[in-house]
Amino acid sequence: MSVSKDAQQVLASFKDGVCDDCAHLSIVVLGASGDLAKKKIYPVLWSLFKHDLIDKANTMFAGYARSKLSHDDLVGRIKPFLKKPFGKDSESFAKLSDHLGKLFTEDQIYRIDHYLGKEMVQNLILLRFSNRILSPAWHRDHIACVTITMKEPFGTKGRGGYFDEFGIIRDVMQNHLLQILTLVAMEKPVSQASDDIRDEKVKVLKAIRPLKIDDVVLGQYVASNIPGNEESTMGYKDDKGVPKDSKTPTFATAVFYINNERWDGVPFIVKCGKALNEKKAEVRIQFKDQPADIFGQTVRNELVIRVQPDEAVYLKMNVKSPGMSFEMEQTDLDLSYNKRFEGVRLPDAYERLVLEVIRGSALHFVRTDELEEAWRIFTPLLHDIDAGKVEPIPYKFGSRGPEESDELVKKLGYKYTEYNWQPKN
Ligand SMILES: NC(=O)C1=CN([C@@H]2O[C@H](COP(=O)(O)OP(=O)(O)OC[C@H]3O[C@@H](n4cnc5c(N)ncnc54)[C@H](OP(=O)(O)O)[C@@H]3O)[C@@H](O)[C@H]2O)C=CC1
Ligand SMILES: O=C1O[C@H](COP(=O)(O)O)[C@@H](O)[C@H](O)[C@H]1O
Repeated sequence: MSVSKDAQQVLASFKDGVCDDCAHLSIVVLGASGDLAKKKIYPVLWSLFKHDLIDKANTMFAGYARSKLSHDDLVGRIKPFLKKPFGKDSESFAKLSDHLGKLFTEDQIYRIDHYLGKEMVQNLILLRFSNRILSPAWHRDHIACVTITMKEPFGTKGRGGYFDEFGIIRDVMQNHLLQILTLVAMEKPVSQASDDIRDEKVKVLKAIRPLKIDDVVLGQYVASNIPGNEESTMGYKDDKGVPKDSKTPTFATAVFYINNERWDGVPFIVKCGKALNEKKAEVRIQFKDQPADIFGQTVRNELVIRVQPDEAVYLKMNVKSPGMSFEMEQTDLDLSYNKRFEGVRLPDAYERLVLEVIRGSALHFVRTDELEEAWRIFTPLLHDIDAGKVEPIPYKFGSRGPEESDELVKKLGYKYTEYNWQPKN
């Protein structure tokens, strides 16, 4: 993994004494799975050493459980860089949080949600609050629904044992997707300061009531047979380590309502799943129907913020079909990053986050009260799921998930219009 020029500049500035505590920098990776630490975090740190950008002698990697450091050694010297899981529900989170609270102050702790390190997730704040054209439209008066989706085309890949304890909601919805939701929904912060922004995110969470079984569609993938995809011949329960009677969801669609003046009545639909038809993460803002439509075939505008793959912002629009006709056609204003910012390297999420810890910027890290609220919203539902009260609906490996999810989304008012357009090179 190479270090970006930006990163080198940031780090070079430390060497010039901009960062007072750089000489005593210690990053402790807590709770990260061996694999994640090895594949994502350590290579980033290692590349910084290799370029002589941080001092190995003063930087320490340790698993918290394995750490032999005394309290005094820990406090003041360390920026704990914590990876989820941050508990499994409100109660276990509170225990973990109390324990950490005895060792570190809030501003020392950097809780990673790696989605906050992604280009287009970081872009949400700028996009929303620096474009006058969006501000008035970003409101229940104009928006019919918001959809936040994360899909993966692979299953648990033999990690079923771990996954079965958590399920898709704890794996990605309670953290990554809820974080995106708060950024889409929050009010304009009074400044760019980390705590001003995080205060606004917490307010959004406080305005969401706990989820109930009726707010979700849960699914679990079963085997199919996609040519060339060996994993697709295995259903979730065929993964070793997954009990044969497991009811753990590998797919979930949930609807959230934010009880405030801006969003009252607007469904925020959050969908995620493993073993689906594609890899994709996106935010989709669907606007209301054009009032007093005179064309009869006007389709809804949709603003899509594509987080991955192929970062893009595009706005689905109606235009006159070019030529003599006066027919309407669906098209899009397309800001695809690989075209507009050709050749620009977008750093890996972990690379950004490691640098932000070094820089001491907490903006893209998760605060305790955000997590408290997130667990409050999910805990009753998760307890029902853990107690086996919800039977997940089977869906085929490689499909778009259970049909019941589309039915719920339709019922909530999302209007799907088929749209296919591929640029010609
Ligand atoms: N940079 C880019 O990516 C750009 C892409 N485009 C073009 O946009 C087109 C994609 O259109 P777009 O509207 O964004 O995405 P899709 O039409 O793929 O999906 C739109 C939404 O409808 C849902 N959906 C898909 N199929 C169905 C179905 N059968 N029934 C009910 N709901 C469904 C999707 O859910 P789910 O996500 O769960 O599948 C998603 O929420 C492509 O032709 C692409 O070339 C245009 C400009 C830029
Ligand atoms: O946190 C997690 O995220 C990954 C997906 O991350 P991405 O950056 O590749 O989108 C997911 O596969 C994993 O199950 C989950 O724990």
